[in-house]
Amino acid sequence: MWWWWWIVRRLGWWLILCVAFTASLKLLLVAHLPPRATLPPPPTQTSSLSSQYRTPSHPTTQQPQQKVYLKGEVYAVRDSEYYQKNQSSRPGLTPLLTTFYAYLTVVRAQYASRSPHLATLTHRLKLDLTKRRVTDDPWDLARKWATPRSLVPHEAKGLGDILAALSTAPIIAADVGHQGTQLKLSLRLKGGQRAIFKPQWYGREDVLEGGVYGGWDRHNGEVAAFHLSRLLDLNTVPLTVGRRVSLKRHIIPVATRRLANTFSTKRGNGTCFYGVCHFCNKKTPVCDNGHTLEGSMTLWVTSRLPLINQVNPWKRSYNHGPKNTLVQWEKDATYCQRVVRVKPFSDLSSPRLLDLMDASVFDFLIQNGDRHHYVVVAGKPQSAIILLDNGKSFADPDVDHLDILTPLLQCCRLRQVTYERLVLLSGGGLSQALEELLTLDPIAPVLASSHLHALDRRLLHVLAALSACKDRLGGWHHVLF
Ligand SMILES: Nc1ncnc2c1ncn2[C@@H]1O[C@H](COP(=O)(O)OP(=O)(O)OP(=O)(O)O)[C@@H](O)[C@H]1O
Ligand SMILES: [Mn+2]
Repeated sequence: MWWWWWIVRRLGWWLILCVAFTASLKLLLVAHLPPRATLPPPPTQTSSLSSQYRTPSHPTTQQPQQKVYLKGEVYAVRDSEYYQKNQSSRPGLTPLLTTFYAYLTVVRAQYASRSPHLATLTHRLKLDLTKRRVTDDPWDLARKWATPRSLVPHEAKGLGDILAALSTAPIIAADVGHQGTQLKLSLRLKGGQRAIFKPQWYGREDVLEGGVYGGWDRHNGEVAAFHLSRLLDLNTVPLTVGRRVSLKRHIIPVATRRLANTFSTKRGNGTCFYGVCHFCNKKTPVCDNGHTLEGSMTLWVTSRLPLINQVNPWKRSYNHGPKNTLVQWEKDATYCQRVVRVKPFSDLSSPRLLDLMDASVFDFLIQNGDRHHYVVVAGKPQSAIILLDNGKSFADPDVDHLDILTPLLQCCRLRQVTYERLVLLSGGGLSQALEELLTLDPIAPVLASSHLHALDRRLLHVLAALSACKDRLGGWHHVLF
């Protein structure tokens, strides 16, 4: 039986050799894994608060992972022929998006849990809305609040009074909207306050498939944008609230002649008007439901802060012709380096570039691709960007136009506080917090839940873009300011 013993010993040796070989191969592979396969380390400059966000304590309530149909300049979680056909590929963006997408999976896992600290913020913001009888003169309080850097303070006791007045004060005069291309009303309220009314065109569940600045204005987007600006601690959207008005009883009796001339009665008793503006047309009036017309009421910014328009360096071409020539930012991924050489962006004491980055994040979240000009306070170099006009938002909850994020993708910089706020709102917290605030609005529900959840997805996209920036530039200290 010696030969039997010899075979067993040989087999044993082979087995030991195989095990040793597999183990060393594994070790070798692990050592050479690309760094992206590991979770990125936390940023070097984060405050104690933001490092606490990373402790998963609340389970996430995010939607289960959806199927992704497009992963280019448009990210779509619904199959759509329109976006398939109109998917563009611009050299100023393509290389940046390739890196961005490589980070998405890891970032999704990293920011999957909801912060336990979010409840404190939501509670404070809600209290500002629900507390009443703080002031006898809401218009005066709003005027006092307005500074070149913000329109509503951090702690805004009395906000509930101002918004209540904006949604209930008698309308004493109505005229066609001031400037711009969209249908709106310019209203004067009891006490002399001026406000802008943007009417409802769409239902909450309507999905607008198409271009990034297409369709009529979304009045509910204006309301949501105001509360989002507070959640992000930007506080630069003029105070906005939903309101239902009776065209017959509240508008026609106080309307100027030029506005009154655009009114008509629809068969079936509805009242309609088409106003005076670039896109205003007799054939496309907006009508009430026989009783009231829903809309957004935005407080006019005090004349103490005169506003001026500045051209956005990332303005679109708005060119629909066959020769769709690309503008500079669409052609050149290093375009930001040109922008920072020109005033006011070149001025190190100017907050303008970082304000523009905040605006880019804000617009990407609401999917407003129409900020061709940005608004600032005249004669105030330290002025914030006043985020006026957010009507071109929340068109398609299944689609994210990543080109709106171009300023951030190309410049790779953001305020530390904005980043920390985004982290605080991650893990599904943004939709929850915003929904809680919007529930208190007179036209609640302001946003369909599909749009609320889209905000969570887009927030993750911003965080992925920032993580990609951190690795591209060699650390958070090059990205966060
Ligand atoms: N709340 C406000 N306070 C002060 N000024 C305002 C306010 N809302 C609008 N304006 C002024 O009216 C202009 C037009 O308003 P808005 O941008 O909302 O209109 P629009 O028709 O949507 O414009 P566009 O066609 O450019 O998108 C603004 O550029 C600004 O100068
Ligand atoms: Mn507009």
